[in-house]
Amino acid sequence: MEIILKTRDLDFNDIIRYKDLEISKKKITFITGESGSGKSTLLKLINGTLSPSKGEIYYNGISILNIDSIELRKEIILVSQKVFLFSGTIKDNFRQFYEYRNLECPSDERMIQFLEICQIPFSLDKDCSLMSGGERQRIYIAIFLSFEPKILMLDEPTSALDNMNSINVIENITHFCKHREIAVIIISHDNTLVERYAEEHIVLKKEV
Ligand SMILES: Nc1ncnc2c1ncn2[C@@H]1O[C@H](COP(=O)(O)OP(=O)(O)OP(=O)(O)O)[C@@H](O)[C@H]1O
Repeated sequence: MEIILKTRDLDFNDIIRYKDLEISKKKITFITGESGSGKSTLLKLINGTLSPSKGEIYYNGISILNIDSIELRKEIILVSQKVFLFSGTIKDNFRQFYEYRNLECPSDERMIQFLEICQIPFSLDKDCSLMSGGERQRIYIAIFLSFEPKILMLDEPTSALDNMNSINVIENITHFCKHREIAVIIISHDNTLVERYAEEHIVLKKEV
């Protein structure tokens, strides 16, 4: 089993102490655990948006302290629980997120491909501000998925979706990522999704 990411002695602000974790390359890993056990914080530590007070995280065997944070966040993408979209159309949003990363906006066909993976049947000219929470959540995921990182981390990606939508979206995303050898880490409270799609399952407990 190839390991893409591992943590050692990780501790955040003396509030959360993590057991040592290992994430496999090319696998779908689900993280569950009671509220406040540090799931969201873990993902932020992994992509360097938060710093641990103790311990280290290794990405492909290299401590993330030795990796430029912008480079790290290109390879390890966190799709936060809170959806942030700019005002404007779907296409405007792709454009903005790509511009922010100094990348050329993808072709219409490519944008549509990712919208389809996330079960969004709308035209690229549709205004995001008029959409439902679940639709906005799927557009947000589609944009980040289209960056094709090495590790895609999704924090509660189906929180605004009904059961059927959740299954379809996760089915498509995991299928796409397996095909592209993208490791996926998903925080979810949905047992059906965990049972169906988890190849690895990490349960966090309050350790302090
Ligand atoms: N930046 C921060 N500074 C201080 N404490 C924080 C910070 N971020 C989170 N915490 C605390 O760390 C603990 C874990 O929070 P976290 O959001 O990671 O839990 P979670 O398992 O994702 O919970 P939930 O399932 O409710 O979303 C909480 O007690 C929270 O108050």
